[in-house]
Amino acid sequence: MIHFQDVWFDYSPEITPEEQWNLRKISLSIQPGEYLALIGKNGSGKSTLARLCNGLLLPDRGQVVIDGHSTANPDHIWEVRRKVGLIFQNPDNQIVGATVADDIAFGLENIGCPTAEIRERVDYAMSQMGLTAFADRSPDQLSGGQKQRLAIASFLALQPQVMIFDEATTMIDPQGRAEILQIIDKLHQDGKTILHITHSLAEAMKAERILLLDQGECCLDFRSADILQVWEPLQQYAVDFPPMLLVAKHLHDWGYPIDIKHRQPTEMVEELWKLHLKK
Ligand SMILES: Nc1ncnc2c1ncn2[C@@H]1O[C@H](COP(=O)(O)OP(=O)(O)OP(=O)(O)O)[C@@H](O)[C@H]1O
Repeated sequence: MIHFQDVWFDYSPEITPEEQWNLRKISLSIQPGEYLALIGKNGSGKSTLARLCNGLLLPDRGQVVIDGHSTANPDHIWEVRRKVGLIFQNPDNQIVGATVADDIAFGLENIGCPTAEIRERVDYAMSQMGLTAFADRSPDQLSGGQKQRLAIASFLALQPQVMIFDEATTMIDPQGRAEILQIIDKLHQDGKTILHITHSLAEAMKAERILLLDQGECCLDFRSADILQVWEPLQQYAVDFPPMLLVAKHLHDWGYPIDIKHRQPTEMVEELWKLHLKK
C-alpha cells in the first residue's frame, strides 16, 4: 500500500549537509489494512514522513509509492491524496464548512462527486463518527473531541484507503482521546490502513506494529506484541514507558508470561492470579 524506497528529504537540501537531512535512508512498506504507530522525539521527522505519504512533500531522493502510484508523478497526485487522508493535531485548521454537514460535503464537492452521492456519503460519515445529531450545527459549537471527529468524518467521506493521524489526540481531554482511539480501532477493523503518529507508547501499543524514528532515521520497526524483544534498544531513545507495561515487563522477568498488549490493571491482576494458581 505504502512503500518508501530509500527516501531522503530535507527542507533545505541545498545548504544542509547530507548527514543532517531531516529524513535519511527511509525504506519501509506498510501493507493494506495494517495498523502502524510512529513514535519518536520532537523533531525526529514523524510529521515530515506523514506529509511525504500523501505528496504534500516530495522526496529529494528515492521514491514514495502509494498503491502503485509514485507521489512524484504530477498526473497521480490527486489519486494519491484521495487514497491517503491526513488528520492533524488541531482540528480547527481543517474545518471549513458553516455546518457539520457542509464541512463534510466540502471535500466531496471539490472532487466533483454527484449531489445524491454527496448526501449519501455525508450521512454515512456522520453516522460512523456519531455526528448525525449535529448535522446542522456550526462546527464552532462543537467540543474539541467532536471537532476532531468532524475532521475524521470529512476524510472518511472521501473514502481514503489510508488514514494518517498526526498527533490527533494531543489537544483533547482523556475522554475525547479514548473516543478517538476507539474510532481508530474501528476504522482499522473496517479495513483501513492506519498510521498513528503519537508521543504516547501506551497509544502506540494499540497498533500491530511500531516504528521509531530518531534524528531522521528509522531506528526500530517491531510488532507491538514483541516489545520485550526490543526493550533494551527502546530504552536508549528515552521512550515514556506506561506504568502497566513496566509492571508487565517485571512480571515477565519473574516468570509470569502474561499478555503484554491492551493491558488494564484489572485484566492484569486476573491473568496473574490464574497463572499463580497454575504454578
Ligand atoms: N516547514 C519546515 N521548514 C523547515 N524545517 C522544518 C519544517 N517543518 C519541520 N522542519 C524541521 O524538520 C525536522 C523534523 O520535523 P517534524 O515536524 O517532521 O518532526 P516531528 O517528529 O513530527 O516533531 P514533533 O514531535 O515535534 O511534532 C525538525 O528539525 C524541524 O525543525
